[in-house]
Amino acid sequence: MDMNKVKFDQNGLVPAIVQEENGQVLMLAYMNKESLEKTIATGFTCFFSRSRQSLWKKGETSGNVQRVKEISYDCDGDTLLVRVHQTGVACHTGTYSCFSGRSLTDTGAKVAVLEGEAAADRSLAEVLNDLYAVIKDRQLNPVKGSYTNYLFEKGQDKILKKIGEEAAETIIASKNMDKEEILYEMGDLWYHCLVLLAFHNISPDELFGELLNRRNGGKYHRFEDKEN
Ligand SMILES: N=c1c2ncn([C@@H]3O[C@H](COP(=O)(O)OP(=O)(O)OP(=O)(O)O)[C@@H](O)[C@H]3O)c2ncn1[C@@H]1O[C@H](COP(=O)(O)O)[C@@H](O)[C@H]1O
Repeated sequence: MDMNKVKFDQNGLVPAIVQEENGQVLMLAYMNKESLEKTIATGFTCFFSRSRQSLWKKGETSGNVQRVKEISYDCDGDTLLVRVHQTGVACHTGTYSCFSGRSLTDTGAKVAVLEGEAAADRSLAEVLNDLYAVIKDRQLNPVKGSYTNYLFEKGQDKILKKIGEEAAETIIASKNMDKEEILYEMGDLWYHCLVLLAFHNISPDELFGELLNRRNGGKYHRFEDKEN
């Protein structure tokens, strides 16, 4: 990375947006030249704390380190995007992302959306990763009255039972030729499958990797092999 491309402000700082590999934005912090150099040299994020006026290696005391995958600068060089793999949680309050559960627009002040626009604007991976992040957040920071927490408390057998039930309900919906019912029951099924992935600490990215690998000629039990 060419350091000359980065424009530090009058205080010698540049804002750094930290993003998990799956696309979720985790936090915003500031770097000076020294912390950026440290980040590049060690492969773990290091920031400059404006309140303490000192370098701050993320996760030094909590263990919630961020393994750096890529650092980019924006079109005018005054903002960094740091793509990482987060261990544990990113926020000091204990939430996975500093933006988790802090939606301004979930609480009455709805942003105008045209029908279907919200879904069309987001890829399948984004939607699944976002829901998975909520599920992991519940696992790490239990919330009273949360159904996800109810499932984790009951344990694996309950999660598996629900997957069986939701699969059966999807089958019935399909036999009924009822599109609305199919969408509803399959929504329940996919949600419970994500809870099962979280139970095993497997990320959706690993599942996508498995499917992608098969598309690219990787190993799986092929239909044509069974036929011959
Ligand atoms: N997508 C879902 C979702 N889909 C289905 N469900 C729950 O899954 C259950 C489906 O089971 P059933 O239809 O059989 O209903 P039930 O009879 O109440 O279930 P049981 O009594 O048999 O356990 C219901 O309790 C639903 O509320 C879900 N619960 C949560 N989510 C997502 O998870 C997020 C976090 O939810 P909480 O953990 O509850 O805060 C939510 O914002 C949603 O985005």
